[in-house]
Amino acid sequence: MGPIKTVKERCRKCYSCVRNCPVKAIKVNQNWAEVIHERCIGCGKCIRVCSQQAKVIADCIEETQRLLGGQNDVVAVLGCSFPAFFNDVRPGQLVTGLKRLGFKEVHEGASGVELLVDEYAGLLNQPGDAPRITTHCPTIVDLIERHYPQLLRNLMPLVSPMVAIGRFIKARRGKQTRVVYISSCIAGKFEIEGEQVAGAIDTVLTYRELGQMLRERSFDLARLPDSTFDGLMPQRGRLFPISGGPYQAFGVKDDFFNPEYLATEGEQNALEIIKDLSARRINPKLVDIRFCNGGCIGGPGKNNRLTTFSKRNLIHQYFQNQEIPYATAAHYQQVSRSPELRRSFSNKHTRLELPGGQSIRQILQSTNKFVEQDELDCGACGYATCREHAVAVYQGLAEGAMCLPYSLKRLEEDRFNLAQKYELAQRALAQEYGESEIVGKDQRTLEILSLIKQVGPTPTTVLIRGESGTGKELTARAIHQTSHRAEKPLVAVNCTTLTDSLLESELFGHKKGAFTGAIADKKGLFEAACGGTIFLDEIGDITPKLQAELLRVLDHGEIKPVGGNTPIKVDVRLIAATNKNLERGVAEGWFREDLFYRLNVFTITMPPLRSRLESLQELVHMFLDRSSKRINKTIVGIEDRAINAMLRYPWPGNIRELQNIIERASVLTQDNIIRLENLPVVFAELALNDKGAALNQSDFRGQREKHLGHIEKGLLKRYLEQTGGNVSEAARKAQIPRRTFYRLLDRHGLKGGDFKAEKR
Ligand SMILES: Nc1ncnc2c1ncn2[C@@H]1O[C@H](COP(=O)(O)OP(=O)(O)OP(=O)(O)O)[C@@H](O)[C@H]1O
Repeated sequence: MGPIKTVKERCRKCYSCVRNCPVKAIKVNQNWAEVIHERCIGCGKCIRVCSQQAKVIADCIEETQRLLGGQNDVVAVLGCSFPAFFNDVRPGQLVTGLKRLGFKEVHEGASGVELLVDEYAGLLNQPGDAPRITTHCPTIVDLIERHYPQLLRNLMPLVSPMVAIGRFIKARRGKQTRVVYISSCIAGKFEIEGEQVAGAIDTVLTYRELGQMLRERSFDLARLPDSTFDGLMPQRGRLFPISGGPYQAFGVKDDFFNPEYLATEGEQNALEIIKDLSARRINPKLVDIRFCNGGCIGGPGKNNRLTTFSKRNLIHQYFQNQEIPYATAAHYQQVSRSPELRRSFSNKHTRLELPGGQSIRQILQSTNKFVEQDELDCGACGYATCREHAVAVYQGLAEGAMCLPYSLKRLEEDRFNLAQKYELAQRALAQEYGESEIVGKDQRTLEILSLIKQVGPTPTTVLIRGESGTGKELTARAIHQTSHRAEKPLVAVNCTTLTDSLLESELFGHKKGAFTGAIADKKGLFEAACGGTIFLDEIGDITPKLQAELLRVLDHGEIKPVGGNTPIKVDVRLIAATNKNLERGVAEGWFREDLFYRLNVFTITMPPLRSRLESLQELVHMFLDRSSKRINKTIVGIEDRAINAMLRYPWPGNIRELQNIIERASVLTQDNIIRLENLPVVFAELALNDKGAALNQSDFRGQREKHLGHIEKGLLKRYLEQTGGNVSEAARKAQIPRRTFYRLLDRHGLKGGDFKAEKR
């Protein structure tokens, strides 16, 4: 695990980190951009450029506190750049703060620099023609180990000052001593994990983390007295963090005009010089490279209040300060062998497979780039060119969707498709309900129209009851249209089409994290219908939990999203419908009595079609008109024989069944007239029984009563015979609800089991 982590929830996929990472160590997957540890050099640039603070440094405060609470002494080492960051307190006050946190001793990292002076001199005096590269900047070491392994032989085989002082302290105090290094460098967190230097430093804190620890303990450093440093007092090592400082500290005589000794800092300079060295364009004797601007005073684990130049000034002032309190502990004053300061470096380069021309072409084409002019090289994806992006896609580091022009085009297309689908859905809805006012001149229909007119403009909750297909939803829409809410949405929900939990979240919305998959807050349909009407069809089928929630809406006008605690006020009129016997539900306990009474304020009962056959002809003609439009065929009329047969049919599926039969017949007719033969076969049977007698209005009721039961029973038997007694299948074939089918079987004393052997 690397020192830079991604807070996934914060990443907004702006690709700023991809764009800015100097070694392309960021991988974008579907939801966030993550750091690839094996490629990362710990420069911290992604942290700096992330506006969402989604990239963070691994927090070592907890580990430090664990060490401080343990059995062993813990020693703090302040990185050489500390005077530039704790400039508003005296060094002795900072030492006191650290000791109050529990550190046994406090050292200056600059003394670690001085431990290396002889080693540098020794190496530089050795003959050799390859340029030597200093190895105190862990980012540079990582850069070479991971990305420029051809320069491994140029790295000076020495540990960094941080490792040197860690080893020195442990050599003098014993291995059990714990050492915490505190600096502006986050790459140090990486460095101490390396096999070659393991154990020298136990954890690395940034100045920012130290500041946080001091704040948590409410230590005001400026009010603390001074304490003394405990380690060896450094001299020129204190100049190490600034530009040119290492040469000063190591006693290397550099000269601005001497091309043999180069020193440089900052990302761009560092990368340029590394490239020059790799290509052997330059051949100096010694190169000091540090990745951060201005050297170690530019590290990412710092605050940004001061400029590089003012920090540089602070380092100089500190170097000249004669009053830094020191009381070097006795165990550091004895002369003894210095710790091992040599190390080697290894090749950590991971070669990513390069795609062939064909693969690159395919990837480019998958993001709409077919000819060279399509490659805009706009850089919005984070890669300088479209080809570089394609290579990254091939290597699994990037996604095609990162291409901005491509994604915009796709969004535009999706938007267009959705708009088209929306229009089609609107048209379908208009065909189903929009154009259709309630048709029928029979007494029952007229009564319903009058009820709609009365209740429409009021805020009253309405319960619409009736068999399936009798026009309950149509009535609900008519109520909404005659209400003051007509300009606001009418949201229709069929309570049986969703699972209980889904229905709850659909109706009331949910909070992020309420259940698996709830990745964001979602508003429910009650909120979507705000100011308008919600029509809950099949309300007799909802669970007791939902019944309780509905009661809250009716009683208090508020909803509670799933996973939320705060109720939300909603202004919605409720219209509910059911074909269930809710009174029986109350008696049997599956429907709440209180909800029943709250719903049953104003009830409209839709009559079945068989009890308003006077309006059948009118309905038939309305549906013929509608079918003509829908299937784009001119239907000019319908045979009397067909109408007569329809008048003898019991219409278990009511007006919806009539609508479907007319549409089917309109499709089947060859000569634009609906004939008896275009209707389902049962109508032909009914016509046979009719003996051709023309019906007149006066004997209509008598004839119907006489034949109805007989025909209904015959029909039920027929469906049961066809399905071998399978009631569900028979109901499906008859296109009527299973419950209605059972009721009809009961009425005629029929049972599915009696027809078991007769399936054809
Ligand atoms: N009186 C009517 N005039 C014109 N069309 C009607 C009438 N009654 C019903 N319809 C049409 O019949 C079809 C079914 O009506 P609707 O969906 O309103 O019935 P429903 O009782 O809500 O059915 P379900 O209980 O199965 O949901 C719709 O296309 C509707 O437009």
